[in-house]
Amino acid sequence: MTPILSARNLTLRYPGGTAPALDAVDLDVAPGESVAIMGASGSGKTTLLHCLAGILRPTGGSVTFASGAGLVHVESLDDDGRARLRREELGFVFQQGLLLDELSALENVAVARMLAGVPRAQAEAEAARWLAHLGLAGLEQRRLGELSGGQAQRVAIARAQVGGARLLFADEPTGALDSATSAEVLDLLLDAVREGRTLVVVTHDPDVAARCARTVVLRDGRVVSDTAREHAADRASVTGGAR
Ligand SMILES: Nc1ncnc2c1ncn2[C@@H]1O[C@H](COP(=O)(O)OP(=O)(O)OP(=O)(O)O)[C@@H](O)[C@H]1O
Repeated sequence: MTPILSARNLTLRYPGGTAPALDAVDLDVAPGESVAIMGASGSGKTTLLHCLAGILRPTGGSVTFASGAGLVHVESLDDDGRARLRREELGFVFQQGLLLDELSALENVAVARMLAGVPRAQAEAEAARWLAHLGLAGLEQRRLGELSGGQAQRVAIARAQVGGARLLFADEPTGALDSATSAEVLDLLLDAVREGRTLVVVTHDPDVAARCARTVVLRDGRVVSDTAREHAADRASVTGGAR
């Protein structure tokens, strides 16, 4: 099957850095896969995610994304092209940074559609549907700062999917949550995979990685292991329905 995402010889050297943060990484991600990226602090996990998602431009190598409209060579896009790709084709769930505390849950999700040119009324209707799908019906008008950490991550997951992104990137999505809430948030991300999306998740949490179909481990910017798990779908349902 054609990978949805393919990195070849991916290298990133930060200005002034002595060693490369990413060193000749090769990685293929199949459509519908859930891939956990693990490794010690400083091993290059976030740098890899940012290069795969077009947030950072690598200093060497290539990243190819199979969009609905054909193959996109992410590393050769300029800043505007990568911003458009992120806005229109990719979904992001980060621990913090993408959501605005002073906006309501509904506005935080709807704004992602409005940035893509969708009129406000339609954007809000789509946002409300996603918030309800993620168990937040009745909380649409709450400001983000008035939601719990787990509820805020549900808003982030709604925002990541509202535009129809087929590929989701998450960076420590459960890092600030207790273990029960982490399991619920992971359930929702794995629901997205069951619904046909692809997930690449950076995590320190072995429980998160254990429920993904595959774990890639980095050390000093290199892939040192890449392990597929059998029966990942069964594992995904272990705490399924806990929300
Ligand atoms: N903006 C930057 N400028 C210079 N060096 C950086 C920058 N960001 C990260 N690095 C360095 O690149 C290497 C990889 O960092 P990265 O954040 O990708 O690691 P990580 O595995 O995600 O770490 P953590 O688990 O602590 O978040 C580290 O040595 C880090 O110090």
